[in-house]
Amino acid sequence: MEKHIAVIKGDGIGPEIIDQAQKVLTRIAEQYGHTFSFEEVLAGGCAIDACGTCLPDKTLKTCLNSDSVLLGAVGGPKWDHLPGSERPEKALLGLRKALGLYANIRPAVLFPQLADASPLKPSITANGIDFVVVRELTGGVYFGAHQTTSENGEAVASDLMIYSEHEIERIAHVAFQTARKRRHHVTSVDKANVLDTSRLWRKVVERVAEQYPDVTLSHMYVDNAAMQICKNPAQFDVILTENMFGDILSDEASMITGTIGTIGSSSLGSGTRGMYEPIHGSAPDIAGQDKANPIGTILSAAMMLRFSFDMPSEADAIERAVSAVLDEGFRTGDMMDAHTVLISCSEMGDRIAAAIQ
Ligand SMILES: NC(=O)C1=CN([C@@H]2O[C@H](COP(=O)(O)OP(=O)(O)OC[C@H]3O[C@@H](n4cnc5c(N)ncnc54)[C@H](O)[C@@H]3O)[C@@H](O)[C@H]2O)C=CC1
Ligand SMILES: CC(C)CC(=O)C(=O)O
Ligand SMILES: [Mg+2]
Repeated sequence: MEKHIAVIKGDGIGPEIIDQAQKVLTRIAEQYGHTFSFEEVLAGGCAIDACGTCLPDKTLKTCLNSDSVLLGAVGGPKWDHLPGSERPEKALLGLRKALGLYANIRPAVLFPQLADASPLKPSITANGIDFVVVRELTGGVYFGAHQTTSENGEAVASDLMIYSEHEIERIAHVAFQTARKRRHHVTSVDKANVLDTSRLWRKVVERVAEQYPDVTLSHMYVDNAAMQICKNPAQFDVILTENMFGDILSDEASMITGTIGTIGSSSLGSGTRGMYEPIHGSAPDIAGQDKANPIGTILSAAMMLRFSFDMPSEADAIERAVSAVLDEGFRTGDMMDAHTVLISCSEMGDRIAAAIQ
Protein backbone atom coordinates (compact mmCIF):
# COMPACT_ATOMS: atom_id res chain seq x y z
CA MET A 1 0.00 0.00 0.00
CA GLU A 2 1.20 3.56 -0.70
CA LYS A 3 0.60 6.25 1.91
CA HIS A 4 1.59 9.89 1.99
CA ILE A 5 2.36 11.14 5.50
CA ALA A 6 2.71 14.81 6.40
CA VAL A 7 5.39 15.13 9.07
CA ILE A 8 5.50 18.03 11.50
CA LYS A 9 8.52 17.74 13.75
CA GLY A 10 7.84 21.01 15.56
CA ASP A 11 9.91 22.33 18.43
CA GLY A 12 11.97 21.16 21.41
CA ILE A 13 12.18 17.35 21.46
CA GLY A 14 9.81 17.17 18.46
CA PRO A 15 12.51 16.46 15.83
CA GLU A 16 14.24 13.85 18.05
CA ILE A 17 11.11 11.80 18.75
CA ILE A 18 9.72 12.07 15.22
CA ASP A 19 13.00 10.75 13.79
CA GLN A 20 12.49 7.57 15.84
CA ALA A 21 8.89 7.12 14.70
CA GLN A 22 10.01 7.54 11.07
CA LYS A 23 12.69 4.87 11.59
CA VAL A 24 10.03 2.50 12.85
CA LEU A 25 7.59 3.30 10.01
CA THR A 26 10.37 2.84 7.46
CA ARG A 27 11.16 -0.56 8.93
CA ILE A 28 7.46 -1.51 8.77
CA ALA A 29 7.35 -0.44 5.11
CA GLU A 30 10.36 -2.67 4.33
CA GLN A 31 9.02 -5.66 6.25
CA TYR A 32 5.45 -5.48 4.99
CA GLY A 33 5.98 -4.21 1.45
CA HIS A 34 4.41 -0.76 1.82
CA THR A 35 5.56 2.60 0.50
CA PHE A 36 5.35 5.44 3.00
CA SER A 37 6.35 8.82 1.60
CA PHE A 38 7.10 11.47 4.22
CA GLU A 39 6.65 15.16 3.48
CA GLU A 40 8.13 17.37 6.16
CA VAL A 41 6.40 20.70 6.82
CA LEU A 42 6.82 23.40 9.44
CA ALA A 43 4.44 24.36 12.23
CA GLY A 44 4.88 25.96 15.63
CA GLY A 45 7.82 28.03 16.82
CA CYS A 46 10.15 26.83 14.05
CA ALA A 47 7.58 28.04 11.49
CA ILE A 48 7.35 31.43 13.19
CA ASP A 49 11.13 31.72 12.90
CA ALA A 50 11.27 30.56 9.27
CA CYS A 51 8.04 32.00 7.81
CA GLY A 52 6.70 34.54 10.33
CA THR A 53 3.59 32.48 11.09
CA CYS A 54 3.01 29.36 13.24
CA LEU A 55 0.86 27.63 10.62
CA PRO A 56 1.98 28.44 7.05
CA ASP A 57 -0.54 27.83 4.22
CA LYS A 58 1.80 25.23 2.70
CA THR A 59 1.68 23.20 5.92
CA LEU A 60 -2.09 23.23 6.03
CA LYS A 61 -2.36 22.29 2.33
CA THR A 62 0.12 19.44 2.72
CA CYS A 63 -1.79 18.09 5.72
CA LEU A 64 -5.12 18.38 3.90
CA ASN A 65 -3.64 16.46 0.94
CA SER A 66 -2.00 13.77 3.06
CA ASP A 67 -3.29 10.39 4.16
CA SER A 68 -2.40 11.34 7.73
CA VAL A 69 -0.28 13.66 9.82
CA LEU A 70 2.46 12.72 12.27
CA LEU A 71 3.29 15.48 14.73
CA GLY A 72 5.97 15.87 17.41
CA ALA A 73 5.19 18.87 19.60
CA VAL A 74 5.16 22.65 19.34
CA GLY A 75 6.04 25.53 21.62
CA GLY A 76 8.79 26.58 23.96
CA PRO A 77 10.10 29.46 26.07
CA LYS A 78 11.53 31.24 23.03
CA TRP A 79 7.99 32.10 21.89
CA ASP A 80 6.26 32.51 25.26
CA HIS A 81 6.31 36.31 25.05
CA LEU A 82 4.11 36.35 21.92
CA PRO A 83 0.43 37.29 22.14
CA GLY A 84 -1.93 34.30 22.33
CA SER A 85 -3.03 34.55 18.71
CA GLU A 86 0.56 34.29 17.47
CA ARG A 87 1.93 31.57 19.74
CA PRO A 88 3.19 28.20 18.38
CA GLU A 89 0.35 26.36 20.15
CA LYS A 90 -2.12 28.17 17.86
CA ALA A 91 -0.78 25.99 15.03
CA LEU A 92 -1.96 22.89 16.81
CA LEU A 93 -5.42 24.30 17.46
CA GLY A 94 -5.60 25.54 13.86
CA LEU A 95 -4.65 22.14 12.46
CA ARG A 96 -7.17 20.31 14.64
CA LYS A 97 -9.95 22.68 13.57
CA ALA A 98 -9.03 22.81 9.86
CA LEU A 99 -8.75 19.02 9.63
CA GLY A 100 -12.03 18.57 11.54
CA LEU A 101 -10.38 16.39 14.19
CA TYR A 102 -12.94 16.50 16.95
CA ALA A 103 -12.09 13.23 18.68
CA ASN A 104 -8.84 12.81 20.59
CA ILE A 105 -8.20 9.29 21.81
CA ARG A 106 -5.62 9.00 24.59
CA PRO A 107 -5.08 5.54 26.08
CA ALA A 108 -3.73 5.08 29.60
CA VAL A 109 -2.26 1.61 29.78
CA LEU A 110 0.26 0.35 32.31
CA PHE A 111 2.92 -1.77 30.63
CA PRO A 112 3.62 -4.51 33.21
CA GLN A 113 7.34 -3.84 32.66
CA LEU A 114 6.83 -0.26 33.92
CA ALA A 115 4.86 -1.08 37.09
CA ASP A 116 7.82 0.03 39.23
CA ALA A 117 7.94 3.37 37.42
CA SER A 118 4.35 4.21 38.42
CA PRO A 119 4.12 6.60 41.37
CA LEU A 120 1.09 4.61 42.62
CA LYS A 121 1.39 1.92 45.31
CA PRO A 122 1.71 -1.68 44.04
CA SER A 123 -1.60 -2.48 45.77
CA ILE A 124 -3.28 -0.06 43.34
CA THR A 125 -1.35 -0.91 40.16
CA ALA A 126 -1.90 -4.62 40.85
CA ASN A 127 -5.48 -4.13 39.66
CA GLY A 128 -4.15 -2.92 36.30
CA ILE A 129 -4.55 0.38 34.47
CA ASP A 130 -6.27 0.16 31.11
CA PHE A 131 -8.59 2.97 30.18
CA VAL A 132 -8.95 5.44 27.39
CA VAL A 133 -9.72 9.13 27.50
CA VAL A 134 -12.03 10.24 24.68
CA ARG A 135 -11.50 13.98 24.62
CA GLU A 136 -13.53 16.48 22.60
CA LEU A 137 -10.90 18.38 20.59
CA THR A 138 -12.35 21.24 18.55
CA GLY A 139 -14.70 22.98 20.98
CA GLY A 140 -14.77 24.36 24.49
CA VAL A 141 -12.67 27.04 26.06
CA TYR A 142 -9.63 26.58 23.78
CA PHE A 143 -11.76 27.71 20.84
CA GLY A 144 -14.06 30.34 22.38
CA ALA A 145 -13.29 34.06 22.16
CA HIS A 146 -10.27 35.11 24.19
CA GLN A 147 -9.85 38.71 25.22
CA THR A 148 -7.97 40.95 27.56
CA THR A 149 -9.46 44.37 28.21
CA SER A 150 -9.05 47.09 30.75
CA GLU A 151 -11.64 48.06 33.36
CA ASN A 152 -10.98 50.97 35.70
CA GLY A 153 -7.30 50.78 34.88
CA GLU A 154 -7.12 47.06 35.68
CA ALA A 155 -6.50 44.32 33.12
CA VAL A 156 -9.38 41.84 32.82
CA ALA A 157 -9.17 38.64 30.76
CA SER A 158 -11.83 36.19 29.65
CA ASP A 159 -11.96 32.92 27.69
CA LEU A 160 -15.34 31.74 26.51
CA MET A 161 -16.33 28.09 26.87
CA ILE A 162 -18.95 27.14 24.30
CA TYR A 163 -20.45 23.77 23.39
CA SER A 164 -23.30 23.07 21.03
CA GLU A 165 -25.42 19.91 21.04
CA HIS A 166 -24.00 18.48 17.82
CA GLU A 167 -20.43 18.80 19.11
CA ILE A 168 -21.31 16.85 22.25
CA GLU A 169 -23.39 14.32 20.39
CA ARG A 170 -20.68 13.28 17.91
CA ILE A 171 -17.97 12.85 20.56
CA ALA A 172 -20.40 10.91 22.77
CA HIS A 173 -20.96 8.48 19.89
CA VAL A 174 -17.19 7.99 19.63
CA ALA A 175 -17.01 7.19 23.35
CA PHE A 176 -19.89 4.70 23.29
CA GLN A 177 -18.55 3.00 20.17
CA THR A 178 -15.11 2.80 21.79
CA ALA A 179 -16.66 1.26 24.91
CA ARG A 180 -18.42 -1.36 22.78
CA LYS A 181 -15.01 -2.64 21.69
CA ARG A 182 -13.78 -2.67 25.30
CA ARG A 183 -15.46 -3.28 28.66
CA HIS A 184 -18.74 -1.52 27.87
CA HIS A 185 -18.57 1.32 30.37
CA VAL A 186 -18.43 5.09 29.83
CA THR A 187 -17.68 7.59 32.60
CA SER A 188 -18.68 11.03 31.41
CA VAL A 189 -16.67 13.68 33.24
CA ASP A 190 -18.01 17.21 33.62
CA LYS A 191 -18.58 20.02 36.09
CA ALA A 192 -22.38 20.04 35.88
CA ASN A 193 -22.69 21.33 39.44
CA VAL A 194 -21.32 24.67 38.21
CA LEU A 195 -21.17 25.01 34.41
CA ASP A 196 -24.01 25.36 31.89
CA THR A 197 -21.81 23.75 29.21
CA SER A 198 -21.52 20.71 31.50
CA ARG A 199 -25.26 20.55 32.16
CA LEU A 200 -25.87 20.52 28.40
CA TRP A 201 -23.07 17.93 28.08
CA ARG A 202 -24.81 15.60 30.56
CA LYS A 203 -28.20 15.96 28.90
CA VAL A 204 -26.85 15.18 25.44
CA VAL A 205 -24.66 12.31 26.65
CA GLU A 206 -27.67 10.72 28.38
CA ARG A 207 -29.69 11.04 25.18
CA VAL A 208 -26.95 9.40 23.11
CA ALA A 209 -26.59 6.64 25.75
CA GLU A 210 -30.13 5.46 24.95
CA GLN A 211 -28.78 4.21 21.61
CA TYR A 212 -26.21 2.04 23.42
CA PRO A 213 -28.20 -0.08 25.91
CA ASP A 214 -25.28 -2.54 26.11
CA VAL A 215 -22.98 0.19 27.49
CA THR A 216 -23.33 1.47 31.05
CA LEU A 217 -22.96 5.18 31.68
CA SER A 218 -21.99 7.00 34.84
CA HIS A 219 -21.24 10.67 35.45
CA MET A 220 -18.45 12.10 37.54
CA TYR A 221 -17.43 15.64 38.38
CA VAL A 222 -14.00 16.51 37.05
CA ASP A 223 -12.49 17.30 40.46
CA ASN A 224 -13.56 13.89 41.76
CA ALA A 225 -12.30 12.25 38.53
CA ALA A 226 -8.83 13.75 39.09
CA MET A 227 -8.79 12.10 42.51
CA GLN A 228 -10.35 8.77 41.44
CA ILE A 229 -7.73 8.34 38.67
CA CYS A 230 -5.10 8.09 41.42
CA LYS A 231 -7.22 6.24 43.96
CA ASN A 232 -8.74 3.53 41.81
CA PRO A 233 -7.81 3.73 38.10
CA ALA A 234 -9.10 0.21 37.46
CA GLN A 235 -12.68 1.50 37.75
CA PHE A 236 -12.36 3.32 34.40
CA ASP A 237 -12.91 1.90 30.93
CA VAL A 238 -13.74 4.92 28.73
CA ILE A 239 -13.59 8.47 30.10
CA LEU A 240 -15.58 10.86 27.93
CA THR A 241 -14.89 14.52 28.51
CA GLU A 242 -14.60 17.98 27.02
CA ASN A 243 -11.46 19.57 25.61
CA MET A 244 -9.71 21.17 28.57
CA PHE A 245 -10.74 18.57 31.15
CA GLY A 246 -9.44 15.87 28.80
CA ASP A 247 -6.17 17.69 28.27
CA ILE A 248 -5.54 17.86 32.01
CA LEU A 249 -6.85 14.42 33.01
CA SER A 250 -4.92 12.65 30.25
CA ASP A 251 -1.60 14.06 31.51
CA GLU A 252 -2.52 12.80 34.98
CA ALA A 253 -3.58 9.44 33.56
CA SER A 254 -0.28 9.11 31.70
CA MET A 255 1.79 9.65 34.83
CA ILE A 256 0.18 6.84 36.79
CA THR A 257 1.36 4.51 34.01
CA GLY A 258 4.94 5.54 34.81
CA THR A 259 5.68 8.44 32.48
CA ILE A 260 4.03 10.83 30.06
CA GLY A 261 6.64 9.73 27.52
CA THR A 262 5.00 6.45 26.51
CA ILE A 263 1.47 7.65 25.69
CA GLY A 264 0.44 8.24 22.11
CA SER A 265 -2.77 9.70 20.75
CA SER A 266 -4.94 9.82 17.69
CA SER A 267 -7.05 12.77 16.64
CA LEU A 268 -9.83 11.79 14.29
CA GLY A 269 -12.72 13.35 12.43
CA SER A 270 -15.31 11.98 10.06
CA GLY A 271 -12.88 10.56 7.46
CA THR A 272 -9.89 8.25 7.70
CA ARG A 273 -7.25 10.97 7.85
CA GLY A 274 -6.04 11.61 11.37
CA MET A 275 -3.33 13.44 13.20
CA TYR A 276 -1.10 11.34 15.44
CA GLU A 277 1.02 12.77 18.22
CA PRO A 278 2.31 11.95 21.68
CA ILE A 279 0.28 13.59 24.43
CA HIS A 280 3.22 15.47 25.92
CA GLY A 281 4.65 18.81 24.86
CA SER A 282 8.01 19.89 23.47
CA ALA A 283 9.86 19.26 26.79
CA PRO A 284 12.26 22.21 26.41
CA ASP A 285 14.10 21.12 29.57
CA ILE A 286 15.53 18.03 27.83
CA ALA A 287 15.45 19.15 24.17
CA GLY A 288 18.54 18.59 22.03
CA GLN A 289 20.05 16.07 24.48
CA ASP A 290 18.91 12.79 22.88
CA LYS A 291 17.20 11.94 26.20
CA ALA A 292 13.51 12.07 25.34
CA ASN A 293 11.32 9.01 25.41
CA PRO A 294 10.20 8.35 21.81
CA ILE A 295 7.73 5.56 22.69
CA GLY A 296 4.65 7.83 22.82
CA THR A 297 5.42 9.01 19.29
CA ILE A 298 6.19 5.50 18.07
CA LEU A 299 2.90 4.22 19.51
CA SER A 300 1.13 7.17 17.86
CA ALA A 301 2.57 5.94 14.56
CA ALA A 302 1.15 2.50 15.37
CA MET A 303 -2.25 4.11 15.92
CA MET A 304 -1.94 5.75 12.50
CA LEU A 305 -1.48 2.33 10.93
CA ARG A 306 -4.41 0.89 12.86
CA PHE A 307 -6.98 3.69 12.61
CA SER A 308 -6.15 5.51 9.37
CA PHE A 309 -4.45 2.91 7.17
CA ASP A 310 -6.30 -0.25 8.24
CA MET A 311 -3.01 -2.06 8.94
CA PRO A 312 -3.73 -3.86 12.24
CA SER A 313 -0.98 -6.47 11.86
CA GLU A 314 1.61 -3.76 11.28
CA ALA A 315 0.33 -1.79 14.30
CA ASP A 316 0.51 -4.97 16.40
CA ALA A 317 4.10 -5.50 15.21
CA ILE A 318 5.13 -2.06 16.49
CA GLU A 319 3.41 -2.61 19.84
CA ARG A 320 5.10 -6.00 20.20
CA ALA A 321 8.49 -4.45 19.38
CA VAL A 322 8.03 -1.77 22.06
CA SER A 323 7.11 -4.43 24.58
CA ALA A 324 10.10 -6.59 23.59
CA VAL A 325 12.56 -3.72 24.11
CA LEU A 326 11.01 -2.94 27.51
CA ASP A 327 11.23 -6.66 28.37
CA GLU A 328 14.97 -6.50 27.71
CA GLY A 329 15.22 -3.79 30.38
CA PHE A 330 16.06 -0.80 28.17
CA ARG A 331 14.68 2.56 29.34
CA THR A 332 15.01 6.27 28.68
CA GLY A 333 15.61 8.35 31.81
CA ASP A 334 11.96 9.15 32.51
CA MET A 335 11.09 5.48 33.11
CA MET A 336 14.26 4.22 34.80
CA ASP A 337 14.36 2.15 37.94
CA ALA A 338 17.23 0.40 39.72
CA HIS A 339 17.15 -2.74 37.55
CA THR A 340 17.02 -1.21 34.08
CA VAL A 341 19.51 0.03 31.51
CA LEU A 342 19.58 3.69 30.48
CA ILE A 343 19.62 4.31 26.73
CA SER A 344 19.18 7.41 24.56
CA CYS A 345 16.18 8.47 22.51
CA SER A 346 17.88 7.44 19.27
CA GLU A 347 19.01 4.08 20.64
CA MET A 348 15.46 3.39 21.79
CA GLY A 349 14.28 4.13 18.22
CA ASP A 350 16.98 1.87 16.75
CA ARG A 351 16.14 -0.98 19.11
CA ILE A 352 12.39 -0.78 18.53
CA ALA A 353 12.86 -0.64 14.74
CA ALA A 354 15.21 -3.63 14.89
CA ALA A 355 12.75 -5.60 17.03
CA ILE A 356 10.01 -5.39 14.40
CA GLN A 357 9.32 -8.77 12.85
N1 LIG B 1 0.97 18.78 21.54
C1 LIG B 1 1.81 19.78 21.75
O1 LIG B 1 2.47 20.24 20.86
C2 LIG B 1 1.93 20.32 23.13
C3 LIG B 1 2.75 21.37 23.34
N2 LIG B 1 2.97 21.85 24.60
C4 LIG B 1 3.96 22.92 24.72
O2 LIG B 1 5.21 22.32 25.11
C5 LIG B 1 5.96 23.27 25.88
C6 LIG B 1 6.43 22.62 27.19
O3 LIG B 1 5.28 22.34 27.98
P1 LIG B 1 5.34 21.63 29.40
O4 LIG B 1 4.22 22.16 30.18
O5 LIG B 1 6.71 21.71 29.96
O6 LIG B 1 4.96 20.10 29.11
P2 LIG B 1 5.81 18.92 28.49
O7 LIG B 1 4.90 17.80 28.28
O8 LIG B 1 6.59 19.40 27.31
O9 LIG B 1 6.86 18.55 29.65
C7 LIG B 1 6.45 18.26 30.97
C8 LIG B 1 7.55 17.42 31.65
O10 LIG B 1 7.52 16.11 31.09
C9 LIG B 1 8.77 15.76 30.53
N3 LIG B 1 8.55 15.06 29.26
C10 LIG B 1 7.63 15.36 28.32
N4 LIG B 1 7.74 14.54 27.27
C11 LIG B 1 8.74 13.68 27.55
C12 LIG B 1 9.35 12.61 26.84
N5 LIG B 1 8.94 12.22 25.63
N6 LIG B 1 10.38 11.97 27.43
C13 LIG B 1 10.80 12.32 28.65
N7 LIG B 1 10.28 13.33 29.37
C14 LIG B 1 9.26 14.02 28.82
C15 LIG B 1 9.50 17.09 30.30
O11 LIG B 1 10.89 16.92 30.30
C16 LIG B 1 8.96 17.95 31.44
O12 LIG B 1 9.71 17.74 32.60
C17 LIG B 1 5.05 24.47 26.08
O13 LIG B 1 5.42 25.44 25.13
C18 LIG B 1 3.66 23.92 25.81
O14 LIG B 1 2.76 24.90 25.36
C19 LIG B 1 2.39 21.27 25.70
C20 LIG B 1 1.54 20.20 25.53
C21 LIG B 1 1.20 19.69 24.24
C1 LIG C 1 -0.76 22.82 23.67
C2 LIG C 1 -2.25 22.82 23.79
C3 LIG C 1 -2.90 23.58 22.68
C4 LIG C 1 -2.91 21.48 23.86
C5 LIG C 1 -2.37 20.43 24.73
O1 LIG C 1 -1.74 20.61 25.76
C6 LIG C 1 -2.66 19.06 24.32
O2 LIG C 1 -3.39 18.84 23.36
O3 LIG C 1 -2.19 18.15 25.01
MG1 LIG D 1 -1.75 18.75 26.99
